[in-house]
Amino acid sequence: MDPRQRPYRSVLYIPGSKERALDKARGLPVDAIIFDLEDAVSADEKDNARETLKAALAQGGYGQRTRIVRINGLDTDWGRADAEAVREMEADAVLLPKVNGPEDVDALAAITGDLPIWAMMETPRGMLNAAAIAAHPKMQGFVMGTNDLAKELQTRFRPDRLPMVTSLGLCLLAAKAEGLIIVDGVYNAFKDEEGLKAECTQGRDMGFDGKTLIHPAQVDIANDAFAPSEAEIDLARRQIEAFAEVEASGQGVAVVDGKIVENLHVATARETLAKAEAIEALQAE
Ligand SMILES: CC(C)(COP(=O)(O)OP(=O)(O)OC[C@H]1O[C@@H](n2cnc3c(N)ncnc32)[C@H](O)[C@@H]1OP(=O)(O)O)[C@@H](O)C(=O)NCCC(=O)NCCSC(=O)C[C@H](O)C(=O)O
Ligand SMILES: [Mg+2]
Repeated sequence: MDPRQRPYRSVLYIPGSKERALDKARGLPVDAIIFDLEDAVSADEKDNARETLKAALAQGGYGQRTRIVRINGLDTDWGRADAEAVREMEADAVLLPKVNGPEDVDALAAITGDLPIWAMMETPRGMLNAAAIAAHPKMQGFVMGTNDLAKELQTRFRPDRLPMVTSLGLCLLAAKAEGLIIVDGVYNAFKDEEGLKAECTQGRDMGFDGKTLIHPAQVDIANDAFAPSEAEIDLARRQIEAFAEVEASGQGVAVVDGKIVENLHVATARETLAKAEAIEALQAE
């Protein structure tokens, strides 16, 4: 399946150092995994984590889940060794933290070659350069790093995420302009189901493809929130049908449930059905 057409409803971080979690993920219904060598791994564990992760990926068992390895920044003691190791790993993409501009992506691409690159969008400079980062030829996806961003912006966490909205919007605009995948930041309170549901709904409404997660208990909530609902699928089918009927009689506007349906709504309806089918195909594997 074309990577950009795959579902990314649930994108789970797994510390590259934790063998038990690396194993558990083989049975979790996540769409993608971020195997982390950065913040979830302590300085003492960095070198071991690289080896542990390399062995886990070589062993396999992750099925159709997209395998993304988050390395340490190239300005750290471990970044270069991580990037060189990823080149040899069974990974689908490499994720670079704290990307400030396209030159950071160039530096990584010089090491990782053809491997698709994802960017952690989590610095004020990265926000200002989002369009140039998204336009990099190796760039495949954006991951919002809302913890680092909150730290840098000195914002407070609020349920409505108002202080974060400008940054989320800038990255969404940049990602959509270049046809990239874009997933929302993590919800830290991993036992708060209602809070996670609300934030997933907000992320879905804004146009994110999915949410990054830190604990298996968050997976079902994200999968549900970012999949088209039964009502959306039903509406999409009826919109396509109604528009086909009016089009056959030479008109350009149909009405469904009291609302107009034009060509552009039909395009969205088709996307909804395609997403539902992609999810079904993934679950059948
Ligand atoms: C948050 C945790 C430290 C909690 O761990 P723990 O206390 O072990 O949880 P549980 O006992 O409830 O775990 C139950 C079982 O689930 C497995 N588990 C736990 N977490 C994961 C996971 N992420 N992936 C796969 N499996 C997981 C446990 O091993 C237990 O399994 P079993 O014993 O077989 O039943 C922990 O969840 C954790 O470390 N989470 C990941 C944290 C992380 O990755 N942080 C970095 C990413 S967030 C970030 O950096 C964002 C960004 O950069 C930003 O700036 O915003
Ligand atoms: Mg971060």
